[in-house]
Amino acid sequence: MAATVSGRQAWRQLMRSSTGTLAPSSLLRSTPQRRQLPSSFVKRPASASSQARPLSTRSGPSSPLSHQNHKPVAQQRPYSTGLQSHNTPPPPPPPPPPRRNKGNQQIKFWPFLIVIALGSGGYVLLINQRKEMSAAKAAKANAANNTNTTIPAFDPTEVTVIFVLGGPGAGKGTQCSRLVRDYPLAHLSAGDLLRGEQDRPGSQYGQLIKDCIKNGEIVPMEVTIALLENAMRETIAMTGRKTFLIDGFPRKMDQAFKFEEVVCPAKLVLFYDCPESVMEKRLLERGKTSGRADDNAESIRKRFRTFVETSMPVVTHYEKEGKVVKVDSTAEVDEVYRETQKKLKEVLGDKL
Ligand SMILES: Nc1ncnc2c1ncn2[C@@H]1O[C@H](COP(=O)(O)OP(=O)(O)OP(=O)(O)O)[C@@H](O)[C@H]1O
Ligand SMILES: O=c1ccn([C@@H]2O[C@H](COP(=O)(O)O)[C@@H](O)[C@H]2O)c(=O)[nH]1
Repeated sequence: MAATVSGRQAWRQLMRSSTGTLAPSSLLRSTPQRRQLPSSFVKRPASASSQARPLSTRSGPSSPLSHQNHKPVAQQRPYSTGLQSHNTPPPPPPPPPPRRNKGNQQIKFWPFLIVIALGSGGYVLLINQRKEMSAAKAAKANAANNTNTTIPAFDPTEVTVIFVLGGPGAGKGTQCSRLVRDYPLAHLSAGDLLRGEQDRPGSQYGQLIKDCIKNGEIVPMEVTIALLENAMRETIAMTGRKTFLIDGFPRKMDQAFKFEEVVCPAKLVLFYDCPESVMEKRLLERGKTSGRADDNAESIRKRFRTFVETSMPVVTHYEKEGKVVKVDSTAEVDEVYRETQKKLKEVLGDKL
């Protein structure tokens, strides 16, 4: 109850303040909108407007904008009527209380405050809403970028990758050995890395790799790509060499795309072209001493099929990109090597 009473008192005080009774006149004068109020009095009848007009237009001592004249009209009326003589006829009924004076001040003052408050609140809400929308948009864009864009492990401006492709027995390993002998290159054979992983004690991929190699099939790319990336890191750390000949990889399109996405984009593809009959003869000869499980007639046949069906499309893909350096590897080793050097120099120049 006390709270209600004091609340009412506060409300009354606030209302009186809004009519100018309690409010400092300087505060009231400083409100420019208040000076615009006269326009609302124009429609009043003459009797009322004679009182009303000065209220709105005057700013001198009698103006309601001055706190002296902000007394409620109800207090002014008895003072003026008290001067009347007892003999004079009863005064005409008092004019309707100039509620307009108070009313104007109440109606004109509060609406502005409310409008300003609502307007400011709405503006703040709108700004916050826009900020939230922009933040949501930015987050969405970031999320999209993060899912679609993978930064490769190696910067292609610092690390150069040359894929070396060709059928089984085309002479890839032989030519790579010569190149690393003569140039500051690093040679990584995907087949050698897989065989190393296959033989590593405790490898969970050992049996899988063994089966794939025997049947001339492609080991799942995750395994091969991880082996290659690790080997690249180790090579850079141990030798400082940053130009890689990646031998026998990629053998499948998905490997190519994934490697370029997560490891490093390729600069070139060195492709050794050799007839199957020549390659078969070389592999059977190698099989006499290599100990490789796939250097036998049956595995060789499977490997040829895989090469034609799965690996040649990779060569074709890079040919379309203009990245293939093709070398015929039918000739004897030295001649193929000379041709290799010549063609690589044409493309790489001093970078070889
Ligand atoms: N130009 C060549 N002339 C004759 N023999 C070659 C020639 N190049 C390589 N050889 C021999 O052919 C066999 C296969 O060569 P190499 O291992 O280099 O081929 P590869 O393409 O790496 O084969 P794979 O893909 O099976 O590993 C080897 O025994 C090698 O000595
Ligand atoms: O990226 C690759 C490379 C090789 N393999 C398997 O290894 C054998 C042998 O490869 P070579 O290059 O002839 O040494 C190959 O037949 C495939 O089974 C692979 O899966 N993925």
